[in-house]
Amino acid sequence: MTDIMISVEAARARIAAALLPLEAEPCTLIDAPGRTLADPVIAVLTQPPFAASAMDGYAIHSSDLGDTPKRLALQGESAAGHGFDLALKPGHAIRISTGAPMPQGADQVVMQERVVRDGNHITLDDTPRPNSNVRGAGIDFSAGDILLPSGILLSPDAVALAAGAGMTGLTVHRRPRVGILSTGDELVEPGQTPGPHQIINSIAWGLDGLVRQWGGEPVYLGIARDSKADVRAKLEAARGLDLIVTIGGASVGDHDHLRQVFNAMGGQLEFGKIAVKPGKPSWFGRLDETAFLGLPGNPVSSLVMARLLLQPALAILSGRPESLEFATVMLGEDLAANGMRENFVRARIDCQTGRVHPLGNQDSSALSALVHSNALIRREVEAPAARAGETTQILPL
Ligand SMILES: Nc1nc2c(c(=O)[nH]1)N[C@H]1C(S)=C(S)[C@@H](COP(=O)(O)OP(=O)(O)OC[C@H]3O[C@@H](n4cnc5c(N)ncnc54)[C@H](O)[C@@H]3O)O[C@H]1N2
Ligand code: MOO
Repeated sequence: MTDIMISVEAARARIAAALLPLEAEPCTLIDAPGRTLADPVIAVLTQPPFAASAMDGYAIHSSDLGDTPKRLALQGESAAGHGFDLALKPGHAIRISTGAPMPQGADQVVMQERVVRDGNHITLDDTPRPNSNVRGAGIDFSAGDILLPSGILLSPDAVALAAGAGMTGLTVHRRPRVGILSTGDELVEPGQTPGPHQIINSIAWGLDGLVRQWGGEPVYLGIARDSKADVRAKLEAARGLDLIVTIGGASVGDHDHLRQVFNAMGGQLEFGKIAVKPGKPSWFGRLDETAFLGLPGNPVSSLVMARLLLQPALAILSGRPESLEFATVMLGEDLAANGMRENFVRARIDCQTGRVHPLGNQDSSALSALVHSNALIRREVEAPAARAGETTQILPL
């Protein structure tokens, strides 16, 4: 195993095989968006609970309408939150507001814009359309319906649905606690002045945001300097996390100590390299209970590989199926044949034409180009040259 270069697909499969969903725990509605549901949501209530008006207007019986304008007497009002207790009388109308219960005996609501009102009478010119502007009871859902299956990422809309169905809290998977460790003597933190040969540790901040976006809880572990002792101290201090993501120190340089320390501490490597561009020196393994994902130091390599490996890993730990949603779009430009590594080309989809254009700057250190891109074009190993107008797979960003 280990230092043989494997495909992205095989890497994803090995990560999937090594991880299990974290345990379930209760959570309040306010904490629910972005969590993954562990138990399905079953409606306690029916929505709407009663037949209700969809418009502000007048509740009538459709048989009171015909070919000529009709004049009806006002019998009362059904306001939202109150309703009207009596049954509608023939030749009458009941003033009604949007969301108010339909009075007994009424089967249609006429919008107030189609009505002329004089005192306690209305004149209306509309055709009989039973159920027009009426929302039937339970048209959204009924008590007992399974509204949300387990394993879904809770969007704010889904939480609103659960709240409307009578839930006050939900059962979700625990958020994965994800350590983020930067490595390298060349790094200083934002706010510090870089020395003559130093740069700012930028990647950790991007990964922090991505971990949050994908439902994890980032734990920043700082910068390990280029010494085995410091790398070891940082890793020892981070025991007990669900996953540690390391940045840099993964390649073949004289100061890349991470993998050696990981091995010395008893880490089990699952794979050590991927046939991918950017991101070749990405690696994955396990040290006791903690999974390790090593991302390369080049910022674009790191943040692209986070999409391809960290996102699926967090999905599994959070209790969701591992999936990446590739789409198919038309190329806006010719592409050269691809080489031995699967290539994820930074690109922009033109919203006017719907076509995707590779960006000029494909350097794996160029964060500005990554930020300008809104998609990665996926080029398979040895893919032949492609012409503008042909379709290609993309991963939207
Ligand atoms: N002889 C070879 N050299 C390299 C190979 C190779 O196969 N043979 N692979 C190259 C590839 S591909 C990549 S990608 C890089 C990645 O190497 P590392 O993961 O070991 O990363 P470092 O050497 O530590 O750093 C690379 C680069 O990234 C900058 N960096 C590191 N950490 C951060 C951070 N937190 N924020 C911003 N920038 C960071 C670092 O200063 C370097 O410039 O290796 C190639 N070399
Ligand atoms: O694979 Mo490296 O990430 O090309 O720069």
